[in-house]
Amino acid sequence: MVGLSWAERIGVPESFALAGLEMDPARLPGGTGWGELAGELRGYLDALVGVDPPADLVSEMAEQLRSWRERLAAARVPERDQPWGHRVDLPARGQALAPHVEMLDRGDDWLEATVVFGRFHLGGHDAVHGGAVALLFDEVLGRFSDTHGRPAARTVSLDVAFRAVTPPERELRLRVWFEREHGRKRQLHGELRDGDVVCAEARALFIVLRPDQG
Ligand SMILES: CCCCCCCCCC(=O)SCCNC(=O)CCNC(=O)[C@H](O)C(C)(C)COP(=O)(O)OP(=O)(O)OC[C@H]1O[C@@H](n2cnc3c(N)ncnc32)[C@H](O)[C@@H]1OP(=O)(O)O
Repeated sequence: MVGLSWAERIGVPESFALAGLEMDPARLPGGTGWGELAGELRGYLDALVGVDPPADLVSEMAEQLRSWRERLAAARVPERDQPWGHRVDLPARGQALAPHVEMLDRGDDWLEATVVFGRFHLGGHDAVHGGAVALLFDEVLGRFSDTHGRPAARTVSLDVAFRAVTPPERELRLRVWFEREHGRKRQLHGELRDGDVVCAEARALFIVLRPDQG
């Protein structure tokens, strides 16, 4: 991994790096505390899903969340200026929507990572929600599609086959790879495993954006 730029290390194209602000988090949207905040939000959602709290605690939480929502309204910015999803220096781009992914290794056209779905991503009966699995593939395949100097593309098709139950709160293995690139089209595949068990496979088609679509 030595020798890769920070954006390459975390699997995003340089073009998505916030121009001129690269490695100084204090100058990035959200500042130095954003990663901790996103992590706490992720942890909060996982904790909330797993409790049956007493009525007074529920009321207190609702009141505090309402208060935060009202305070945040005054700080609203256009999408391009928000740290959420744009902090490519942080795990999961500084957002809590997609599960936490840690890259293990990569080549020019393949990548291996670990992923842990939280309890927040549970669909039911101890299985991760199928939409959350599709979200994982779209996030990782989509970001990897744009690496190694490739121009930005968008998902036009994502087929996911659910082969076995995907368990939450376990370290799973993810492998993604390019299958084909031709013209504006990129076909990528992904496979999610729990040990030797294939939980899900994905095949996705990305279309490179024309300059007027960026
Ligand atoms: C900071 C880091 C950020 C990381 C982001 C994480 C990744 C997230 C990725 C996403 O989720 S992107 C959001 C979900 N996707 C969309 O919203 C895409 C919506 N669709 C579009 O915006 C347009 O379809 C698009 C701009 C991508 C392409 O429109 P065009 O009008 O330029 O393309 P066109 O329709 O001419 O299709 C180009 C080729 O693709 C083919 N094609 C298009 N859609 C297809 C499809 N669904 N299946 C198969 N082929 C398809 C089409 O037939 C054609 O083939 P040929 O060149 O051979 O004629």
